[in-house]
Amino acid sequence: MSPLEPARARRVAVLGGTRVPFARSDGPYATASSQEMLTAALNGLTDRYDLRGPGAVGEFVAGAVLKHSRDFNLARETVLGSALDPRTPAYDVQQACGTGLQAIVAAANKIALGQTESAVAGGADTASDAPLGVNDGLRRILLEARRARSAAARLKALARIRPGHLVPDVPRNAEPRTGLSMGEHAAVTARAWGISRRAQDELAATSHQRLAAAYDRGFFRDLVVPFRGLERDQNLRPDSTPEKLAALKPVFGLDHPNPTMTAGNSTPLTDGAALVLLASEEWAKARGLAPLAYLTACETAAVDFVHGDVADGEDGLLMAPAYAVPRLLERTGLDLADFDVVEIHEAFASQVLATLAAWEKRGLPPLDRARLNPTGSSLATGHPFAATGARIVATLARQLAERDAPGKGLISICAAGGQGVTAILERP
Ligand SMILES: CC(=O)SCCNC(=O)CCNC(=O)[C@H](O)C(C)(C)COP(=O)(O)OP(=O)(O)OC[C@H]1O[C@@H](n2cnc3c(N)ncnc32)[C@H](O)[C@@H]1OP(=O)(O)O
Repeated sequence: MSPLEPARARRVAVLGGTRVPFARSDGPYATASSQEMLTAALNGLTDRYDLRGPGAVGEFVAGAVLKHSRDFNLARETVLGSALDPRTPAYDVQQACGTGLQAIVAAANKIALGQTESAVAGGADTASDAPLGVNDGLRRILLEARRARSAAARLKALARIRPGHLVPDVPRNAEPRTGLSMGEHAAVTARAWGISRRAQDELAATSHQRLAAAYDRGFFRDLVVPFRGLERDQNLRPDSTPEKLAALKPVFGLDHPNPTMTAGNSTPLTDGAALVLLASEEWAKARGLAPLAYLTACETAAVDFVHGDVADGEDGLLMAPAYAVPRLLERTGLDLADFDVVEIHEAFASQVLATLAAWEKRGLPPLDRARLNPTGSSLATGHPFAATGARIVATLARQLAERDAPGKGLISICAAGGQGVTAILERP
């Protein structure tokens, strides 16, 4: 085939996944960097799937939302400190909370086009080890001092430093263009869609109960590698009930009557890392690895939450999947009812419920709740931003494989910046 001829897409197998247990920020992983957590996940995957040795993996694609300047190319630095062959090419991807899934899609597309045979993809994040920046005023003075051509000019620049310059630049969990936090944006959307407190608390309790049940039956045995003394997600509270959650005080949307969002029906700030192993069918067969599922389609969307009406539920910050999923279904000729499992990232319970309401408004059938996040999701596991995509892909692939029958799974992830990343996994 000439390089100018279009390549025929190959099927991309999801072979497995590994993550460290997720931890609440400023807890057990407070002194761990994203790179250390990503390395632990990568070494776990390398051991489990025997990925040592020259050229075992074609590419490593990963990312982090909160990144230190020393992690210029976090993925490559991680490879160099891991058990993987140091000659494995690696690069970073960043699409906020969609990072992990977008990294997986980028790697899968190369495999589909025959440009590589295998890849590891995912992400890591830590709010505990957040990259504090030098404040902008001080940064400008230091740059000027560095450029100075004489000692006198350097001293003159440095003499402008004032105590206020020592205040660090702390990354904010807020949209730069609106100044509102993710939670405040979600509270606006929750009001617009009339999402009740009770419905949010029920969804959150279900997430905890299902995650606990999945751990108890050994579902995560192959998916989680212990790290720093943790064997399960630290945020998990198996005894969560809507009644207990109803006692928590609201934390977002306090400027309106009857605020509904609490620490219990919102994800906590979380540290962790997750990865998946992807490959062509030929590569998997040659290594004797059975595909869990195939990544067969993906779709992204973005909403204009900046110029639109802030109180408009349609274009709320986290509502892009309400556009991406109908488009994905139209393009693939599938219906919501065709999916055995639907994995919606739970940034906030209200955002999941608003997404479901928006899908129905766009003519999709109501979702059978038994199929929604059957092994729990981010409200229970926690949400280390860039790690969530790989957690969900690995979890969904394992669920489809467990059924031991043909099946389909849908993934929907909302992201900061008004974006949504969605995908389909299938087991023929
Ligand atoms: C695209 C996206 O994904 S956007 C999403 C991005 N992520 C975010 O924006 C993170 C949002 N989360 C946050 O900012 C914070 O976690 C907050 C503001 C919600 C809560 O922060 P905190 O107040 O520090 O929460 P904290 O963990 O202390 O919990 C508050 C209380 O609720 C309790 N609680 C929390 N969850 C539960 C639960 N499931 N069951 C019972 N009690 C609970 C805690 O025990 C605590 O009780 P206490 O005050 O008696 O100790």
